[in-house]
Amino acid sequence: MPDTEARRVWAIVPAAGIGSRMGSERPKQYLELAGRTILEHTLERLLSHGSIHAVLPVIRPDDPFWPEARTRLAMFPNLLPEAPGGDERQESVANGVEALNLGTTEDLVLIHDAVRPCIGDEEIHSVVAAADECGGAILAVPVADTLKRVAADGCIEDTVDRSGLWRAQTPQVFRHGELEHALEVARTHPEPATDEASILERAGYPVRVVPGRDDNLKVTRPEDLALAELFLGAR
Ligand SMILES: Nc1ccn([C@@H]2O[C@H](COP(=O)(O)OP(=O)(O)OP(=O)(O)O)[C@@H](O)[C@H]2O)c(=O)n1
Ligand SMILES: C[C@](O)(CO)[C@H](O)COP(=O)(O)O
Repeated sequence: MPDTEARRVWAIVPAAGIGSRMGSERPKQYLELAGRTILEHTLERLLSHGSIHAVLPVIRPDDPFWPEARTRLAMFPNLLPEAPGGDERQESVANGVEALNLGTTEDLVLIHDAVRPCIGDEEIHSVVAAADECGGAILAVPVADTLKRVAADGCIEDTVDRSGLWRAQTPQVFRHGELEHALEVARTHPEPATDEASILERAGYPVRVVPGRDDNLKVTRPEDLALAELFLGAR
């Protein structure tokens, strides 16, 4: 068990997506909810959390919206200079880890989607504590619906046994050295990963799930906006 007093937790926020499924006039992380952009809500929750030492956003190069958002977060001394996003999420996260330049510390790296603004303080505490204990941990929610595999024509091919299936969320938290090694291994993998846990899994590192909440939703499609605004107001 590492000395949790000595190790630090560094957050990386991948925010370099284009939001194609949202179909909005600007990338969805810059859509406003309750008077602020989704990205600002998310960054402020991490920047003001007692367990997190500093936060590094990963931003698309030449993103025209980021300078204004960064100005509005200028009161946070632990907001680090942004790293450049990549064409895939995995590349964006790898750029963030490289920009942290942590060397060979036992610190933890917490990765959280820019478009999950409703994350709660307690959930962050829980997933960090789990990563301290076993090296890697993610928030996840057990599947509650019946799952169908569906063909391209919309017809159901089969029903998937949902026992033991969980929906991964973020934050995802890992020991820096293990994450760095797993990302290196992942460079040679033909398919980009959709989350960091799968990169650690492929590299053989244990990752534990911590029960999360459905209101830690990822704002993906237009219908998610009203729900996210409701949840933001309720927390
Ligand atoms: N090349 C990419 C792709 C995604 N992301 C980030 O990863 C998070 C989750 O991705 P997703 O919800 O898929 O966002 P988008 O890729 O923007 O959405 P879409 O797939 O609909 O285009 C978001 O905060 C997004 O900004 C990123 O930093 N770099
Ligand atoms: C990381 C993630 O939020 C876990 O569910 C998800 O994999 C992100 O996927 P996306 O396609 O980048 O939204």
